Amino acid sequence: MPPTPGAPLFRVHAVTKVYRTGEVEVHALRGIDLDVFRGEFIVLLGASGSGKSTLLNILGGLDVPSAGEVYFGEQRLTDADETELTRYRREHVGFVFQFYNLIPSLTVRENVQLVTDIVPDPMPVDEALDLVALGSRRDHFPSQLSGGEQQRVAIARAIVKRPEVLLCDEPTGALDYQTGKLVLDVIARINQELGTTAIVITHNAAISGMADRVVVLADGRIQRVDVNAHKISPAELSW
Ligand SMILES: Nc1ncnc2c1ncn2[C@@H]1O[C@H](COP(=O)(O)OP(=O)(O)OP(=O)(O)O)[C@@H](O)[C@H]1O
Repeated sequence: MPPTPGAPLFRVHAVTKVYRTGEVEVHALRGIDLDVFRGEFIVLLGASGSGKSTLLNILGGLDVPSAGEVYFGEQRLTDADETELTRYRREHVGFVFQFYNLIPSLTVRENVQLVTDIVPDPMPVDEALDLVALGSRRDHFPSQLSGGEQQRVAIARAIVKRPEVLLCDEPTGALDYQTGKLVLDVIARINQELGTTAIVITHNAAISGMADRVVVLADGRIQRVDVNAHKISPAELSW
């Protein structure tokens, strides 16, 4: 889906983040300006330590900037207190991390169902599992699944709340080449079929081809933003 014109889903203005540990200051973000539009697929690229996770965590309400502003629609996240941020995360954001963090003693279905108990308008659990092509494994436990399948359960858990945005931090980092492609394909399909805005961190520049825009970070700044006139599907990517 091409970037939708209109009001951005996220507006990030002059965001900085300084981590202070004792005497040491780390400038993780040094002035980020970025609009993210509804339905966009954004890839965040950059060397280790360039600030990708810090930016993603700020967008997801897991962290707050040292200065600057972040709006989610009309909501000013930078003013939100912990209760409001918890609610924002719970209702609007789906997170996918490198490690799947599934609960080993619960089945696939139960792992996803946990979320549906605490959000206002979930989709049926089976619908979420069908979207990641795991309907037939719903009664299995995480230990009975491959890494890629476990990541697809984690994606089902992230999307079952019908989030406006899916934030993925190195979702294929622990997976082999073919499995990684399958997981990317699931994220691309959710972006296209549900219109969920997707922001995906990767070290792998080859993944860029599947994005609407590629935001390249270097040393806490946006070095450049590349727009893909023609996106390619994960199946066509090679690295
Ligand atoms: N909680 C923290 N306390 C102190 N410094 C931190 C903290 N979190 C991140 N940093 C520092 O901020 C900088 C940016 O980190 P960040 O994790 O955002 O980078 P990244 O681009 O996601 O890196 P990677 O690709 O290795 O995950 C790094 O120098 C990191 O060491």
